[in-house]
Formats: sequence, structure tokens, C-alpha cells
Amino acid sequence: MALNEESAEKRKSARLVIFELANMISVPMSLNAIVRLKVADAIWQGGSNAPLSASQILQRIASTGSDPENLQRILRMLTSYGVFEEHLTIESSPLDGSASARKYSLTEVGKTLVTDTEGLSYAPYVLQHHQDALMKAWPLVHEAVLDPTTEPFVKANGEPAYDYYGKQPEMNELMLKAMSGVSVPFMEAMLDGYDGFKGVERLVDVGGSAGDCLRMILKKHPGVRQGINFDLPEVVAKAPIIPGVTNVGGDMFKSIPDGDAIFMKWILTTWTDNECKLIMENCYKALPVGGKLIACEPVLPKDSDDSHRTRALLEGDIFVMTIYRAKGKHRTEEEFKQLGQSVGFSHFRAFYVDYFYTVLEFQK
Ligand SMILES: C[S@@+](CC[C@H](N)C(=O)[O-])C[C@H]1O[C@@H](n2cnc3c(N)ncnc32)[C@H](O)[C@@H]1O
Repeated sequence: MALNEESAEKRKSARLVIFELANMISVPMSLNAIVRLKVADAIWQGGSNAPLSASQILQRIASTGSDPENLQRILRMLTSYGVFEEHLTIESSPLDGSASARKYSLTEVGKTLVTDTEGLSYAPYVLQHHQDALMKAWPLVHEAVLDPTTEPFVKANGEPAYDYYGKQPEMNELMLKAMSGVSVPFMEAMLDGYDGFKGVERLVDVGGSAGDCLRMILKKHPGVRQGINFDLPEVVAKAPIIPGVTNVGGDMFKSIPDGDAIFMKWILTTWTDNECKLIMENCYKALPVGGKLIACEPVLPKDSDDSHRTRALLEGDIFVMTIYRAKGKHRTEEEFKQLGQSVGFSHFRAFYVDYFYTVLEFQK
């Protein structure tokens, strides 16, 4: 191929990539639509994953007047992102006697949206990410660059996300469900691949939400006799009663209950370096010498690439910047290590037991 032909080809593909990127909003919005319509549950009804056409799916979920063609458009597009598998079949058509019909089953990705497997669904997480208050913040991402003192969520809604959720019982409840759905599969992987709870009797979960992480740790490690689920008062007020777990309401920036070890999952990421230091200092004070802070956080790779893992972590980083703290962030392993050292933790280890979260162990 001549040089100028080659660069013309490159320009054509570049324009295509921009089309893809600019229209990409269709992807999360359609995913949200699929969850709202409970499409995964409809396909999975009775535990079967037999391929269904859009009309058959709608017969299971929707009221009269719904449009199978529009549903099929969404299913096709999400098939290209690996959420559904498309099956082309030849079926009789009233027009010419035969036509190809598209049917859809769930891939492993699609199955994560089924809501009848208790506690394992990612559906609430998808819904939680697309609530109106969050959607209002997204057009303001550029503001996080121009003025990082106030995150886009605050600009759009007048107050920080956790304060806002606290005043909206429905948002709070959805947040609890979203966290449970995401926590359970990770905790299973973590408890298989990490054994740092040996010898711990009293374990505090900082920002423990509904207490799912503690429930699973106590089940796997009966030596942990006392679990303290520590979170904001309005959150623990909604947390279920779990045998062996005491719900304690408070503010981690003020003080943290004492424990042999402290666990936290998905906490440091949403705060600035100085706020992280304050939380970690309070952990340090609450631990005995030799005690461990076990933090599970998304950890950014040093290099950038286009793998699913790197993209999920980098996209999550922009989510944090937009919704929680303009200077809260996904960090590299080295940045976490330095945060720990700055508040006095003498040992640090990282365990890569999952693709999204890494276990970070800080020892006093
Ligand atoms: C992203 S969620 C993580 C929940 C849970 N650790 C999990 O991974 O499933 C962050 C949690 O931190 C809690 N949180 C926020 N500010 C807090 C504070 N000042 N003190 C204690 N908990 C707080 C929130 O209520 C929420 O439950």
C-alpha cells in the first residue's frame, strides 16, 4: 500500500474511533435500560438461558404497547459489548415465508445482572450509577479540571454525595444493595486467596455498609469472634443484624473503634490524600503494635493499556473524581505504600487476588 493510501486508511479508522467514543454514552444508558426492564431476569426465568427473541422477552416483562424492535436494537448493541450472545435462526415470516430472527441469551457478563441469585447481582450497582443525581454531575466533568475544590456532584446537587444519599432513604437503600452485590463475589475471591485474618479476634470494618464483608469473614474465620461494622449512623441504622457483628455508627474522620485488625473496602479511593491520612491515622491509633490495617481498593497499574482491567480502573477513577471527590482517586501500589508510611505503618504488602480490587496490608 502506498504511503498516502496508508495514512488515508489511518484517518478513516481514526474517524471511526471518534464515532465510537462519541456515541459510547449509548452503552451505559442501554445497560441501565436493560436493568430497569429486568431483561436478564426475563431470559434467566426458571434458571434457563435458552435464547429468546425480543418479543418473547417482552412477553415476560412488559405491558402492552411495548416495542420489540427497539428492545432488539438495544440487545444487538449490547451483544457487541459481550453482555448478550446473539443466535440467528431462520423462522417463517408472513411476508416471504422465511426470515432470519435474532434471539438472545446471557453471556457470563449478562448473568451478573440476574437479580434472583441473592446478593450476587450487579444490577443494583448499575442502577445506583445512573440515578438522576449522579447523571446531573456527568456533564460537569471538565469543572473538576477547572476547579478541583468542589467535585461535579456538589456543583450539580448542592452537597457531597454521602450527605445527599443520607437524606434520601431510597438512594441509601440502593447504595447498600449495590455494595452487597459487588462485595460478595470479591470477598469470595479474597477469602480464598488471602489469609491475613489468622489470629484476629476483634475485627473492625470501617465503612462496612450492610456488613456483608464481615459476615463472610466471620463465616470463613471462626477465630474472629467479634466483628464491628462501623459506618455513618444513618447507614448502620439500616444494616441488618448479623450474629457476631455489632453495628456502630460514627465518623471515621473523628475516631475508629479499637480492634486487633481493621478491615476496609472501597474507602480510601473516594478521599483526598490528606483525608486518607486522617482515616489511616485513626486506624493506626485504634490498632495494637503489630496490628494490621487490611484495605481492599482498586489499584492502578503503573502503565496504561487498553485491557478490560486497566479501563475499568481508569474509568472508575473518573467516576470518583466526578461523584465523590475531585481529588479523591484510584492510586498505584506505590502511592498507597507511601500513604501508609506517612502515618507510621512500618510494613506494607499487596495481594492481587482479584482483577478489580487489591488487598493492601499495612502493619503497625
Ligand atoms: C463505597 S462504600 C463501601 C462500602 C463497603 N465497604 C463495601 O465495599 O461494600 C463507602 C462506605 O463508606 C461509608 N462512609 C462514608 N463516610 C464515612 C464516614 N465519615 N465515617 C464512616 N463511614 C463512612 C459510606 O456510608 C459507605 O458505606
